[in-house]
Amino acid sequence: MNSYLAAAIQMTSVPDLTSNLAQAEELIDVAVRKGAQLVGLPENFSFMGEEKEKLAQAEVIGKETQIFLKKMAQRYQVNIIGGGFPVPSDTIDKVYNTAVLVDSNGEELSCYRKAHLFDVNVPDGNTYRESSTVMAGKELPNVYLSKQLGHIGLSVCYDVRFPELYRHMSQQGADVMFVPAAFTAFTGKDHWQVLLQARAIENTCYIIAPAQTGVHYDRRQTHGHAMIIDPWGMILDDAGEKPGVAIAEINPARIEQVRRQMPSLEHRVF
Ligand SMILES: O=C(O)CNC(=O)[C@H](CS)NC(=O)CCC(=O)C(=O)O
Repeated sequence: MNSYLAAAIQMTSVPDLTSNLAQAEELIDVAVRKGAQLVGLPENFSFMGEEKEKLAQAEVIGKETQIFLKKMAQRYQVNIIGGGFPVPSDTIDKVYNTAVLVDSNGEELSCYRKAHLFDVNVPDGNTYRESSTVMAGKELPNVYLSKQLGHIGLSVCYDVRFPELYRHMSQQGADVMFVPAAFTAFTGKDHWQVLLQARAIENTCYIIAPAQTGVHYDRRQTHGHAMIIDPWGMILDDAGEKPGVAIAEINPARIEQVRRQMPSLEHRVF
């Protein structure tokens, strides 16, 4: 594993595939110009809208998003993690909320289906029933071993509240874990950063968290603060509240140093 720059993209996606893909390409371009070799896009980067509208367009969104990710990876010669985005399942009227990792040849290296679905009545009055249109993935995420980038694990948004998923990835050797998200503004202000730092600290690994930000449609507002956190829990970069890019160095020497200073992974009892 080499030292390299990674980017967490922050977007305000809307219910319009074409304009979202254009916004995503602009930000990939920015990240690559800054030197990023691994770029993460947030949950719902290609479409953020009513569940029913997403479902109606799922086939097109799923297909076009996968084509887009491969094309961008090749065009910008960069590794990209994109998602979640809807991919039709065998069950009628249900999709998988899917995240994929593609390399600079446009090859899909790894794929994960969001396992924990956001069925929550948020105290701000918004009701979320992700399971009404999404099938929960039933498999733990695989960790992909890249000689250049290290062991990379994928998760999606609400998954971040379930530490057992990240412990599993840690046991598979994960050095870098992705949490692409569309966190609500209401929960995000109190929970987002704390949860991400906890996952980084307890697994002594990097966390890369691309995010949605701003107002998308109706009353849906997201928290922003795409960030990259190091294995000690330090925030290396934070994209704030506007669309943009958080960028930071992923350094294997830092992982080794922190694991030497705080060998908690070796002290697990259960
Ligand atoms: O809002 C939208 O339209 C899009 N959002 C999403 O697709 C997903 C599933 S509904 N959001 C989350 O998982 C939020 C989690 C979260 O905010 C928390 O855990 O607090």
